[in-house]
Amino acid sequence: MEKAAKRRRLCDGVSGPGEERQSEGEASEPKSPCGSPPALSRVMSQIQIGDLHWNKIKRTNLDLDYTILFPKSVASSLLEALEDQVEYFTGDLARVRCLAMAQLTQKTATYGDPGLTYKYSGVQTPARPWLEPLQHIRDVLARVTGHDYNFVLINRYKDGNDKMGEHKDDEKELDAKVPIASLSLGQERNFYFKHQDSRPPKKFNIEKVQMQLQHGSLLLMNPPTNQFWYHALPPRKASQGVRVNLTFRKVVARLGKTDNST
Ligand SMILES: O=C(O)CCC(=O)C(=O)O
Ligand SMILES: [Fe+2]
Repeated sequence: MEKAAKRRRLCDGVSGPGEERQSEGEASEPKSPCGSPPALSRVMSQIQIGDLHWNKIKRTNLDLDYTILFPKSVASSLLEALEDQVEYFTGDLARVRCLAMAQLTQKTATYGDPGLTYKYSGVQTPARPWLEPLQHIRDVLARVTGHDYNFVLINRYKDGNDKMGEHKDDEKELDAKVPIASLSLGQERNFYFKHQDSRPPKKFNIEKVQMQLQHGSLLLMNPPTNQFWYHALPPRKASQGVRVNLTFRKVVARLGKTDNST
């Protein structure tokens, strides 16, 4: 697609209910979201961590924190940069991943520190070297969470037909003490958590936790959430815009030393 047209579509696709909520209390919104954006590094270093409004969501063994991390213009600039720069898996690796997770329809990419690899839905995934926009986000997340993330999994949902099935991110390679930090850009989508005991064979009736993941939002999945609760992004045919989700993770195993038994 021609770049200007792509840019227009990306910016169009993120208006709606999220926009109103996002603009509340955000005085320092940089101008001209789709014109010539201010340098991302400068804008992102100006994000005031202390001004963020957090929603805490707690249930038995579920602990989430949700906020709008980036104002709309910054989130749109990030989405645009990532649409230009991220290289998604193609060929065999993409095919294996689809077979491994039948309910996975979106495109994926992984970036991180040199030599890192991560086994995700049965597939060993090598990390490409950090891209500049990803480094900026990683650095903001270090300020927000106090954790140094070394790996990011990127999922691109081209429209509301793309989805992700129920799963837990409880792989052995992950440092279980570090929350998974999930940044959403683009089309707002529904997301839910379901307790493992309320899946077949059902032991208990535990209510699902549902939320909307807005453009520029950050969701922290704190421990022990991923040991007990599945999460999923169901399809939404009416949601036609592109969505890019980045889950920042702390991987503890190095290339060649990962356990291949799972
Ligand atoms: O797209 C999302 O919001 C979820 C992605 C996710 O759960 C994952 O990458 O493990
Ligand atoms: Fe996940």
